Amino acid sequence: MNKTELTAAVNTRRTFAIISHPDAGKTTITEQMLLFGGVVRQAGTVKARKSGNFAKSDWMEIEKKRGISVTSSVMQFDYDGKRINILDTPGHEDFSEDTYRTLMAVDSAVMVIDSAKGIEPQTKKLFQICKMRGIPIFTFMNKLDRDGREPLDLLNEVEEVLGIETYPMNWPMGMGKGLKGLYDRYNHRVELYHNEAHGETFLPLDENGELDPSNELTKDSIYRDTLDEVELINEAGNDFDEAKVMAGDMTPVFFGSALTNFGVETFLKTYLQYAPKPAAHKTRDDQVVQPTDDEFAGFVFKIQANMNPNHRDRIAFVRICSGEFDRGMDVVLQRTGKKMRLNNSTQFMADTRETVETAVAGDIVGLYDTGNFQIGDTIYAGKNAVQFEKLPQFTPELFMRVTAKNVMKQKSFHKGIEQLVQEGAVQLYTSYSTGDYILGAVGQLQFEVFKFRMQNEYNSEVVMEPMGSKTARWIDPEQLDEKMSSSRNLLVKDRYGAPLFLFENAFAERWFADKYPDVKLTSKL
Ligand SMILES: Nc1nc2c(ncn2[C@@H]2O[C@H](COP(=O)(O)OP(=O)(O)OP(=O)(O)O)[C@@H](O)[C@H]2O)c(=O)[nH]1
Repeated sequence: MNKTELTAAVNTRRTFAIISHPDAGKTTITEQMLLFGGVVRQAGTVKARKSGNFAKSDWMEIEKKRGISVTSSVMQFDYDGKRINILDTPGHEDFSEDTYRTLMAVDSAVMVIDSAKGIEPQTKKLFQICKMRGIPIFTFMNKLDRDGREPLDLLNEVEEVLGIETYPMNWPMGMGKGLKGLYDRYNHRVELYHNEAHGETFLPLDENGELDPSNELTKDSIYRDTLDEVELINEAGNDFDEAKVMAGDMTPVFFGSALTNFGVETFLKTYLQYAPKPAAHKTRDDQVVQPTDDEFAGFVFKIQANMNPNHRDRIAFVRICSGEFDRGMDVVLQRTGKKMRLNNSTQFMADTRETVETAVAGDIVGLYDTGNFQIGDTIYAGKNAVQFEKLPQFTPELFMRVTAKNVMKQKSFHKGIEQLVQEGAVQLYTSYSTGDYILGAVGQLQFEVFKFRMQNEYNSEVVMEPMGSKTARWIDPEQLDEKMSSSRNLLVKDRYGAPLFLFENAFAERWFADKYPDVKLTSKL
């Protein structure tokens, strides 16, 4: 590819994640998008692979599930002249640091909310990571075909709980059984709801924002109510501010129903008009790598181990940040300075893994890995060394004390822990007073994967003792006095040696703050 071709290719890329609390409809909406892209032909394809109740403790079953969710963890398709990469952020027991790190590899996010439930805990957690990155966040208020909460109430909740301004792009005309359509402020039309046909009809609005008076709908009280509400939001609501949207300070909100495919295509089309192209990435020495720079560079944001139980393979997921990726190319792994040839690469499609030949900034490639990569690694081609900024560490919420079952096997136990921690599978803390190892994670699955891999890859059986959820707070070493530690605020150090307390609950935290008013504690996030 020459520069012009590279630029043209990069400009078509749109890479985003869909975030939501489980059951809000993420899979359903993703599937609709894949249908528009012609990647799947039938609704239910993605869902069918996801369904099935796997026993949480049974590794083989998790394995199967992971294998499945991985093939759908990056989905690429073409739509409206754009090449779209959707990155899955798993919910439920799959929730882990991987989920957060996936958000490091996207340029924008779609937040799906169940309009009957509003903001739920997982939406909030994922939103906060997007907010931290300052990426644009678009909102889809789903399940309009059911009776949900008042639209204004939902917008207020988004503003208050998440601290982001909202701009409704459309407004529901009724909901549940009374759903008539969407008043589309942005496209200046009404989108009629046809439940049975799963389709949509568009009616234009006149310059006063009204339908042709001959239309039956104008006689419906729902129509009049909608006009009143739209007038209210026109006058009292926020003005659309593209700069704020791009900075992640305002979220455009769309209403719709993923299940009946209502409002989804309008959403996708409009979203794609604003969704940003692949962004530039900063390096640790404050250089900026542009997506259209000639030399290839990318970073590893996720490592998926044991995808195939028959052979121990791992896949390193790489977000391409610049240049062109070609199968078989030589790159340098920045951390070790080692040269490697990228023969075994894979690109992710909706239902199959295909060997990738070329890819550009914004695309995600999977590299078969025999233990070379760590999360956060940079790979690059060309003469100039590149090292992208460090990926943030996420504050864990769940903790386990871990020991080797067989005291004679300390060596493999330590080796396994060291490597898995480096890889980013879990976080490790050491108790000040006893030297005990404590593992930290954001999701339960991380512990299960850890346990299995210790046994399987390092032949080390571990005993894990749950400590429940705790709040991790770091303390300035200068202010530290080991006497501050108690059973309710256990003093530990992280893998870099920095001291922190694990607080049992909010009460313990307040108690500490009262007792040591001059001590400043910080959460890493
Ligand atoms: N009534 C109604 N149901 C919906 C709609 N969208 C999704 N659902 C249903 O809500 C349930 C959850 O939808 P999913 O798409 O699986 O939700 P998800 O967020 O992917 O959930 P996880 O896969 O569990 O993370 C399913 O039973 C869907 O059929 C909608 O617009 N209206």
